Amino acid sequence: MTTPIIVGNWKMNGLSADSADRVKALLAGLASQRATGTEVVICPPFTQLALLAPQLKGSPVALGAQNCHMDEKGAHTGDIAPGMLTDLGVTHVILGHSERRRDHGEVDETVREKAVSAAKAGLTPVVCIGETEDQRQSGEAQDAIGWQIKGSLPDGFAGVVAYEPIWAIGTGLAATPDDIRTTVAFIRAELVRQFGESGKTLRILYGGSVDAGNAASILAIPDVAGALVGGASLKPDVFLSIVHAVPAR
Ligand SMILES: O=C(CO)COP(=O)(O)O
Repeated sequence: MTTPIIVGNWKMNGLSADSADRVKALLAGLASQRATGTEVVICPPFTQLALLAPQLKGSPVALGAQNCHMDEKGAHTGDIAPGMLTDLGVTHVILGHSERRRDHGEVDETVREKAVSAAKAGLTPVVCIGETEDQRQSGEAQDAIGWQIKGSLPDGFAGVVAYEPIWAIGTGLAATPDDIRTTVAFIRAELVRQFGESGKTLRILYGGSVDAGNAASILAIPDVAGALVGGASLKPDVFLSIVHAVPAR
């Protein structure tokens, strides 16, 4: 049985005042209308993790980070080690998001090393893959995704794979359910090719302009285990409606 998972990626949004209120509203909504069996994770910026950890402790919402370094400690100014995250009660970490690949030059090898270290520290890595608009237009989307899977996921990977077509991120233009179904089937086949039996059960999420209006049709796709939600995760009522759009399976 696959446990569905909805991950909210706050990106570079959240100050102490609004973050605590956002979490309060989320927890209140979940308490009154709990979606049974769905893992809910929020990934605020690093600066909010220590502040939100006590609020989330013992709640149905897990705490995730948006990145980590591959080393356990050392001379890496401005970076955060996986063990610093678990130290705060963080359980998940987004790795290889296209915005980090774009803004910080992260490549598949970097992502793979981070995934190894994160898992070693006890974190669940949520590794992002997805094609650019150009790759899509030139019919190279599957090739690009195939290379990312080979390059970004380490041997023995036991985390979550998030398919986020870059052209769908923050544009309000989610991929269609048909396109998602086709690409997720391709990702599944690649995972099985790479990992054998365990590739059959790795969870695959969709991300890219998921909102209250399209969540149900996306989450109804049989091999989509959940969603990685950006902008809509900043609005508790919308995020809750996405959590509640997870079908009972
Ligand atoms: O990048 C994303 C989540 O990681 C998706 O962002 P949006 O939901 O804002 O399109």
